Amino acid sequence: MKYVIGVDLGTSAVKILLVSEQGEVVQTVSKPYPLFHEKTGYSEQDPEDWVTGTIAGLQELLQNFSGAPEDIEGISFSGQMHGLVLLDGSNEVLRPAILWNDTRTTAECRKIVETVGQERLLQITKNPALEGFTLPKILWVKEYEPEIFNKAQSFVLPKDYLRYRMTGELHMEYSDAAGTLLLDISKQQWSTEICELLDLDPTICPPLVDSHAEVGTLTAEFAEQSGLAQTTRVFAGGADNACGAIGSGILKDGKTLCSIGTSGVVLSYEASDNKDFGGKVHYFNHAAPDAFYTMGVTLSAGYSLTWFKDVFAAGESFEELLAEVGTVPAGSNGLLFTPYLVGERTPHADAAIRASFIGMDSSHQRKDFVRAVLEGITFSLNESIAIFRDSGKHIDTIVSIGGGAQNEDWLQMQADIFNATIIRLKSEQGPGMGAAMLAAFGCGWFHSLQACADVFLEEGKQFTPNPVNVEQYEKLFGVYTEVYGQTKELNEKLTAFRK
Ligand SMILES: Nc1ncnc2c1ncn2[C@@H]1O[C@H](COP(=O)(O)OP(=O)(O)O)[C@@H](O)[C@H]1O
Ligand SMILES: O=C(CO)[C@@H](O)[C@H](O)COP(=O)(O)O
Repeated sequence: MKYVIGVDLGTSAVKILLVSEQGEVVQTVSKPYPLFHEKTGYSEQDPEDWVTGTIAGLQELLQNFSGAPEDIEGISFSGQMHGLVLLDGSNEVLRPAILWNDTRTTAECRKIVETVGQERLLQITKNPALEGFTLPKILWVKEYEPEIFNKAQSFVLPKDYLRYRMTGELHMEYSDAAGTLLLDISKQQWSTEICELLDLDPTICPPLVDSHAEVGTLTAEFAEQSGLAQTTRVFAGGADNACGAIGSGILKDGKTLCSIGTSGVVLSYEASDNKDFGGKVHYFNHAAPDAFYTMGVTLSAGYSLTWFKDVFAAGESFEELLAEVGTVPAGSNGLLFTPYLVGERTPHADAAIRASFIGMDSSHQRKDFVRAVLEGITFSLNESIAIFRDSGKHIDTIVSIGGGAQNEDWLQMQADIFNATIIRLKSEQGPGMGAAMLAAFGCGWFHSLQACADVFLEEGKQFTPNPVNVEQYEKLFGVYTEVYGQTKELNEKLTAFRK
């Protein structure tokens, strides 16, 4: 029997999947690592933690594997997007990675728009300048840490760094490069125009490859540390959302995905790059060949629930915290939550906005708060769905994945708020499965990713909208959409009091 490995380098942990030729998930291992928030708006990780976590995970996986390491034919990656890893001339890491949910770069985004021009930026990159993207982070380091920036010879994204440490080869693939704001999406090449306008040496951009491209084999050192065979074929991999889409079968027109991880996304397959969303949603290269996807992002989706659990239910599991959610009526007895804990992206690109609970009443209990948190996250994702529907997309079925898809009450809530049938996968493995599928396709086991999906993926339980809740949520969603405008100015005044 032959196997492939999918490594999902997430925000909270690295999750490793061992998958057989038949698509059976033989083993999963997860190793968490910390996230550092030194100041409000800052979010960093130590790239070394990704490497040590992955080695520890692979060691554990190999220890429990009954086959020979050589049976594992290929490995590929899914990675948290946009994070800046700056490297010197010897490819040593120059500073902690600045992550996708770090929002310190509002001034740099303004500079990009002023220098490149909003329209030209959209023409080249298909996306507006947002704090989470990589280019503003590069400009921030250039401005505030010039002694570090002057040593920088290249930059990569999180999973590219991990792959470099495994192979000794430095690359970036298109689906992740699309989230840097430096890629000419249509031409599939780095934009020297943007680099030159912003006074960046284009040679800091690494060589580009396809997601399923074979980029080498493991170094002797990494093979020894991890227990993998040195012959294991290494494939480039993709952005976590692109891989989440592959791992959920979002491989043709009309397919929509909702993923609730640390962030939350609503993602739709696009066969071409010529639609115009005016930058309202992200428009990126898919990790499937010659395809694209559009996507709205809620910065704190699962993170809002994790925050609530850590602060108000420390020591409890998610299952315990969510146990009574189904007993609270739709609308949480008049309690409304907006999930802007670290600012927001879609539809409000705003680093200063913060979360609110509106309508707290003395009758409210903890379970009302928990349901309100889930509803607020889902309302936020519904704002992205509304943008897609307004653009003419027909959305009646959505595949739901991520940590959030583990809870059936939340899946029903998604059906009721999105007014669409929600499909869960039989074995939901998220982006790690997409990474494993890229390795299986790269190894030549299948002639296409769709052929691989036909073998590897199976749809599971469906959740259909409850008309009474749909009506209730439609009204409440109208109230929810007002909260941003009503709290924007208040939050701006509060920024002076933040850490
Ligand atoms: N049993 C559960 N029920 C509902 N939500 C959960 C459960 N377990 C985890 N989550 C949510 O899923 C999120 C993590 O999802 P995951 O897809 O693993 O994220 P990431 O890839 O960003 O690390 C957590 O932030 C949490 O809110
Ligand atoms: O910034 C984005 C997408 O643009 C995020 O989706 C990150 O890619 C992180 O994803 P998770 O860790 O939440 O899966």
